[in-house]
Amino acid sequence: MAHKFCFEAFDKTLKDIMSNSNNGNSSFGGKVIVFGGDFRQILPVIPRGNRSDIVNATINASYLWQHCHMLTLTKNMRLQNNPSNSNAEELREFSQWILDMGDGKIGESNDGYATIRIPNSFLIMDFHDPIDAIVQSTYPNLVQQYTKEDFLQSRAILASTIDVVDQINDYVLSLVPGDGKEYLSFDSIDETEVVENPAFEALTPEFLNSLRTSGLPNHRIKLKIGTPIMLLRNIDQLEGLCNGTRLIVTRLANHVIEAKIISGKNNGNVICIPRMSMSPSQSPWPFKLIRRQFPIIVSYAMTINKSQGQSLANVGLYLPKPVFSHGQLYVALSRVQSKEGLKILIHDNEGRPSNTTTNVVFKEIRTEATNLKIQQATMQRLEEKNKQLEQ
Ligand SMILES: Nc1ncnc2c1ncn2[C@@H]1O[C@H](COP(=O)(O)OP(=O)(O)OP(=O)(O)O)[C@@H](O)[C@H]1O
Repeated sequence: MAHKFCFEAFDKTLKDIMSNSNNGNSSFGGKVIVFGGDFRQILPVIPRGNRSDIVNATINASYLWQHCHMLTLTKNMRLQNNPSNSNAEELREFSQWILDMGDGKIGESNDGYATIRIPNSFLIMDFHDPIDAIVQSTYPNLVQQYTKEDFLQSRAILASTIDVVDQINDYVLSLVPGDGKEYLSFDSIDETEVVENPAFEALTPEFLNSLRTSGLPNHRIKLKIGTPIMLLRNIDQLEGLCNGTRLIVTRLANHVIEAKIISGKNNGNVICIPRMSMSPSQSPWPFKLIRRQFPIIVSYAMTINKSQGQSLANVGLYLPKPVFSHGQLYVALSRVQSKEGLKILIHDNEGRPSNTTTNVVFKEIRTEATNLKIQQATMQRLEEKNKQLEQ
C-alpha cells in the first residue's frame, strides 16, 4: 500500500491545477478519484519504523480519509474463478478462514501478534531437510519439468525474509541441470548525496557488494536457461515490463538477458533486459548505494511482500521465521487459487516441525466503525448538497 503522502501530494497537485475553478479548494480539486486496496494486506513499508509509524503512514490516517466513501467487494474471485473448486461449502469455509486471518479473528485475544494453529491439511510435517521438502512439494518432478512455462508460471515458494528466499532459490538452481552463468554488479556510492564524511571513504567495494535490501537486485545473480525471474523496475509499461512481471530466461548473453514474459500483459513475448543503475527507493543506509546490475531476481521463491498482486495455483509457504508485519500472513494465504494448492512448512530454530505460527494484524487499522460513521457523514453531506441543488 502506498504511503499517505503519495495521495496527499496528488491531492495538492490537483488542487493547484483546478485552482481557477470553483472546486479548487475541494479534495483532489473536485475530481472523483477511485482507490482500490485492502487494509488486511501489507501497509506502507517504513524503514526502521515502528507500529505507530506504519499505522500513521496509512491512507486512513490522512486528512483525505474523511472525504472517502468506502465500498466493499464481497467475493473472493481468485477462488471462485477456479473450476477445480467444486465443493461450494469447502470453498466458503476456506475463503472465510483467509478473511478471519486477515481480520485477526483467529487465535487467542491479542494486541496484534497472535499465535495461531494451522489446520493439518495444509501442513508439511514429515521432513529431514525442510528446504528440500518445500521445494519437492511446490515443484514436483522439477528435473523433468524445469523448462515448462505453465509449470513455472503457476507456482512459487513464499517466505518472509530475503535471506531465506535466497537460500531456496540457490537450492532450486542447484537441482536444475546446466552450468548457468553468474552476473556480478558494479557498486558505488552516489557522491552528490554524501555529506563530507571521511567514514564513507572507508566503504570498500567488497562491503558495498555485500549489501542487500528489498527492491534491489543482489550483487551476484546466478541464472540458468529456464530460470523464472521477476523484474524489479518498470522498464516499459506499454510492453508489460513492469516491477513484478515474471519471465523465463531463454538466453544468457554477456550484456543482455533474453527472457519470455509469463505473467500479465504481453504474455509470451520475448524481450531483452539490459543492465541498469539502481538505488533503493528508501535507503536503509546513511548513504545512497548505486548498483549497476540486471533489474531482476530469481523467482522460484519470493518474499511475501513481493508476491502481492500474484495469483498462483500452487503456493508453498515456508516459515522458519514467522511473519513480522501486518498483513503478511494474509497476503501469503490469499495468493492461492484453490485450497489444495496451499502447503505450509513451519519449523523452529532446531528444525523441528511445528503447526503454529504468528499472525500480525494491527487492529487499529481495521476501523470499520469509524469508516461507517464517515460513510454516514458522507452520505449526509451528499444528501444536503442534493437538497441545495434542488432548491
Ligand atoms: N469479475 C471477475 N470475474 C472473474 N474473475 C475475476 C474477476 N475479478 C477478478 N478475477 C480474478 O481474480 C483474480 C484476482 O484478481 P485481481 O488480481 O484483480 O484482484 P486484486 O484485488 O488485485 O487481488 P490482490 O489485491 O489480492 O492481489 C485474478 O485471477 C482475476 O482474473
